[in-house]
Amino acid sequence: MKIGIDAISFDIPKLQLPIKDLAIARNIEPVKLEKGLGLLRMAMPDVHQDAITFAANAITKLVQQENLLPTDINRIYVGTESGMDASKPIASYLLAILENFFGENTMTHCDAVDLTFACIGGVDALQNCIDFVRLHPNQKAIVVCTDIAKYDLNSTGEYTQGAGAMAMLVAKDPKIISFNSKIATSAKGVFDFFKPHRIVKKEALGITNNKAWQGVLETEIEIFKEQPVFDGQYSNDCYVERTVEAYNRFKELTEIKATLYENWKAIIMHLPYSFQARRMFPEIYISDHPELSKEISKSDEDYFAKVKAFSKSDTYKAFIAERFAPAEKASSLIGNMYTGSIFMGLLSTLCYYAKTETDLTNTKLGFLAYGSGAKSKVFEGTVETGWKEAVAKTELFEVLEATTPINIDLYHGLHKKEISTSIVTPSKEWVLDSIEETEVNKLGARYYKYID
Ligand SMILES: CC(=O)SCCNC(=O)CCNC(=O)[C@H](O)C(C)(C)COP(=O)(O)OP(=O)(O)OC[C@H]1O[C@@H](n2cnc3c(N)ncnc32)[C@H](O)[C@@H]1OP(=O)(O)O
Repeated sequence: MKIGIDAISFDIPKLQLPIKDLAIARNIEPVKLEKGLGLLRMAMPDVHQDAITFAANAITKLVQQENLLPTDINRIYVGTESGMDASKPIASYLLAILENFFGENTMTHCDAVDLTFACIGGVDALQNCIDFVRLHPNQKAIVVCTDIAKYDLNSTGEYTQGAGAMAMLVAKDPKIISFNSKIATSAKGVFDFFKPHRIVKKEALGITNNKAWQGVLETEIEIFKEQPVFDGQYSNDCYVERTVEAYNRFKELTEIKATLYENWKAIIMHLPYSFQARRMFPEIYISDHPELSKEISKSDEDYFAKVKAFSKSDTYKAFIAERFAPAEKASSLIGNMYTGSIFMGLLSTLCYYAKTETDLTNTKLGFLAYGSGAKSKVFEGTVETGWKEAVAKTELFEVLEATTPINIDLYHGLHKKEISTSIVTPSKEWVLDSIEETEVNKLGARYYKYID
């Protein structure tokens, strides 16, 4: 029995900052970001948007697009690292969103939960849902990946920001792609990128005399910042270490002695920015070619210089154009979606081949997922017969072209949350309506509404 992704949808911000404008404002050569990292635009959430609205819009589009009934949805598993609450998962908000759509008490049968492991939480959710459908072939599950990738102003992460959500229907006999049960994992507890909770004094936040916080009795408050603590170059080292190990384990698992990736029409990796995969893959490429590994050996003193030189070779450039470029297209126009990035890479690849009239049916795609902290999972999928019609429904490249550019001042205002009116008037989408003010804490329940 085949199991996999039967339908897919996404939601991204309507606003974007041209990366050139950010580069100029930060005194960085635009060509470094455009040609070095592959960045062109950075998706920017509007005032009324958060990780829940992106998830709500992606799942609503999926339900409408596939004419799903409540009984078609037995699980909603969310991969996210942008949870709004340490107790109530985003999945719980989505149950309410779907009840609003289908009617009261229509979703009480549905299991729902969030999974968090930085950017790989969505792959963990997918793996769980595939196993669920394997056990219950007549049931379906929805995987949602939603995040806002926000970094501190002036940090090296700033130009890799982005946001958005993916929603995928997991079912038997899938139209888009099927997966077998072989998954290789490599995991190690490290601090390359994380979002610690902090205990801070009220005075330190400057809110002692702020009316809205009068009811907060404690002098110390636990907060967490949306922006991570991270070490960029170290996070790249962790990315390479984990993906190389998981890739080699996948080779052992599948007992493939030759070059594994040659079985894959495209390689879909986690893309925190467009060129991450092409920059991180050379070590795998070299280790997978015995003749190259003899020339470029890990024991060489100048190993990294040799790897870098190889990454600029014509052989490697041709390999990039064939296996990575289709997935990079959407990433360069959105930026990092954290958990959604790998699945946006999949959608970008499929939409690119649909546009170029290439038939991918029965071809294999390789997946190298990564989440900081750190974990990699490697697996492969087979493209199914209905893929072209299924991905055409998303109108990915048309949606990407219809975004609204903002200027650097507006970007600063949105980043610092100094703007209170939406830049683009919401239409046919879920928006954040209000945040309840409770007696003891300003931050109470969050309420959402659909704007028709
Ligand atoms: C969150 C995760 O997924 S963990 C894995 C990734 N980590 C992150 O995303 C954390 C947040 N991001 C960051 O910290 C940073 O943006 C990083 C680490 C991704 C990039 O760091 P930077 O110091 O800005 O860039 P770095 O020096 O590594 O690379 C710049 C690239 O531009 C190239 N470049 C620089 N100037 C130019 C130029 N004028 N013309 C063309 N290319 C240029 C460089 O050669 C280099 O590419 P190469 O290594 O392929 O040759």
